[in-house]
Amino acid sequence: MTDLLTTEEYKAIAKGLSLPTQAFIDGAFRPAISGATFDSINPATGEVLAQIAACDGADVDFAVQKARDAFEDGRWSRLHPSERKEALIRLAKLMKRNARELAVMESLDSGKTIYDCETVDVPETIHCLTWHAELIDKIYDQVAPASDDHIAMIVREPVGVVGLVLPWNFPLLMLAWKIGPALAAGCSVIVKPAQETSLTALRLAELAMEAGIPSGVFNVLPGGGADVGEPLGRHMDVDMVSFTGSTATGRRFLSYAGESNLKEITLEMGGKNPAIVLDDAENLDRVAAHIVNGAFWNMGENCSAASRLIVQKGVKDALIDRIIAHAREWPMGDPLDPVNRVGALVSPAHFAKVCSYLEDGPKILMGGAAENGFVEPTVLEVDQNAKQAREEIFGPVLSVLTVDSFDQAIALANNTEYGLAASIFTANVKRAIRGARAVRAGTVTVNSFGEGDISTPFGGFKQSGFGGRDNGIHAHDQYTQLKTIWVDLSDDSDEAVD
Ligand SMILES: NC(=O)C1=CN([C@@H]2O[C@H](COP(=O)(O)OP(=O)(O)OC[C@H]3O[C@@H](n4cnc5c(N)ncnc54)[C@H](OP(=O)(O)O)[C@@H]3O)[C@@H](O)[C@H]2O)C=CC1
Ligand SMILES: CCCCCC/C=C/C(=O)O
Repeated sequence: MTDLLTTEEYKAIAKGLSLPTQAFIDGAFRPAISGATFDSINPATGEVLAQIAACDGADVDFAVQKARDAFEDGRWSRLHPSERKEALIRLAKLMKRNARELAVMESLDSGKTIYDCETVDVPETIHCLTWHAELIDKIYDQVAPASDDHIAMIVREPVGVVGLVLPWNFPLLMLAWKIGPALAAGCSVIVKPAQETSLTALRLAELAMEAGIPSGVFNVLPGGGADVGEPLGRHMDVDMVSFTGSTATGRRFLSYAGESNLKEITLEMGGKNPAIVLDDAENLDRVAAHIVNGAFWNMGENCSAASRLIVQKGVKDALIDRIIAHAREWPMGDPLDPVNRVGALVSPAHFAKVCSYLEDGPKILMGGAAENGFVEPTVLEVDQNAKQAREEIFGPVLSVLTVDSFDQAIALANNTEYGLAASIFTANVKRAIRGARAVRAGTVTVNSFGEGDISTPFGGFKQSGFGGRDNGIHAHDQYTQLKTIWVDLSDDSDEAVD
């Protein structure tokens, strides 16, 4: 466990930070070709932190050309996997050495609490990079069954030049989920961070250079979605895009690919994740603690947040009492104060979006206060047709729906366009397994919420996901393609002559 500092000590670190402001292309920081910049703002204070290069299509063309050169000459893609492993492990070690600075930068840029940045975002990013690095020289190619006259090898090759389009909710961690397997596989990457949170990706690219990852292999282009994301999605020389963000933007990437070079697309998108609590659930206090953590951790700015509580009516009142008691233990305020568990939402626009779900008369069971970018953990009682029960709010808001039976709970859980995560709390093993199978979601947890690990695939069913999985050995499938190589072994003297 990291030793946390005092607020004053974090503020002193924040004051001394040297923030990256330029794009990172071909091993060097550069201004945008147009010279344009945008303001990077601390959402907790409104302070302008830095003016960052606002890249556009010209920068994308330049970066793709450099990434292509790097890929084709093999300076990274054709290294022995163990050499890529060593470089990625050096990067993870450099991150560890700079962990505190990265945690403070992440907190300032995103509004996330320093507690989470220190204990989850930074250490999990380091762990993720190390895990994929350690994996890469342990993956074997295959030989297919064939006659004695042939050998058929099935080999994995890196996909090539890859665009990684990132969200703002876990800037470092989502970067690691993608660069870990992509760089380990030998791809060259062009990272497009969300405009709200570009700082740590730029700093990581600098550390990657220091770790010996060759120029042109790890590029970062800050800028807007329409200016950088779309040109990447439409580029004829980008082989693949891996995207995390909203379903609406994910859908656009499928169009970009269809209208350009049919590049591969993987999409990790939104969720409206149900936590089902049945009448026979044991230890309601523990259940409540899981649900509070699932709903309010990271201010609910989490695609796998427990945003819908589907509770059987026999335990509803007792559970809600306990949820409210646990949620009161989540202090909200200055993200750089290590006692706080709830920080600021990422931007004024997102704050306004979350606040819009607190209006229009939902029954507020707890919370509901919202001011200057901060929204209190809130519990709403809603009808299944209410927008709070159907739409992804992406804030610290839990919508409660009451049901009479197991079957009704499962039907309601599946009554959504999303299918990312779900949980079911019950003491009955048969109902737990039947429920886990019946819910259409990429991850289902039983008697807990949000169990996840770098070793297990993460991704969604339905409109939550498309084309691949992050995490686990399965993530490498995204960034490699299979090639079959047939070799004729027949002895010339035996060859049939037609
Ligand atoms: N699954 C998840 O983890 C996430 C889900 N969301 C959901 O999406 C909602 C909206 O958040 P938002 O930030 O707008 O999410 P987006 O999906 O719009 O943003 C994700 C990434 O896509 C980029 N992007 C945006 N528009 C385009 C475009 N037209 N073409 C190419 N790339 C584009 C963004 O760039 P930029 O923002 O810099 O313009 C960002 O880098 C949230 O309220 C939440 O419900 C949001 C983030 C993460
Ligand atoms: C330490 C595990 C953090 C998991 C967060 C997953 C969120 C993904 C997303 O919002 O896209």
